Amino acid sequence: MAKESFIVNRLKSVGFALRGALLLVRTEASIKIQVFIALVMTAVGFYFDISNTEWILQIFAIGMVMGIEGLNTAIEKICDYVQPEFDSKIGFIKDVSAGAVMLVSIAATLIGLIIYLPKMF
Ligand SMILES: Nc1ncnc2c1ncn2[C@@H]1O[C@H](COP(=O)(O)OP(=O)(O)OP(=O)(O)O)[C@@H](O)[C@H]1O
Repeated sequence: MAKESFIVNRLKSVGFALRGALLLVRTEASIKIQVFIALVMTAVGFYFDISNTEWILQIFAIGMVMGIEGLNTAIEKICDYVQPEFDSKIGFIKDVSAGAVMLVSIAATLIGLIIYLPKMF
């Protein structure tokens, strides 16, 4: 069988990744909340007419939180697949993974405060 071209393979990978992102948004409550916050913060960004640099920081913060949340979800699914029973090692892995989401969420919140607090007061 002829090998598919590099371009066709890359396009397929983009399709799989898009399907994964859609699955994430459709099935995970935490990502739904993050999408909602991202939309609100985008509206707030337009309202305060933030600078290009502030947009870059805001988009990066939103992307980091949602990206790490996606990885956290994937790790949780692997954990549940390999060990559906209670297991302290699985608990540790899930806690660390959730901790990673919390760390980027704190950073994103601080970025938001640094951008918007001076504009509000
Ligand atoms: N199999 C398990 N063994 C031990 N502890 C677990 C196990 N499953 C979950 N836990 C504990 O429960 C916590 C929550 O796990 P869970 O998989 O419900 O994640 P979650 O953050 O509530 O995700 P979601 O809301 O997306 O389902 C984990 O961080 C861990 O401390």
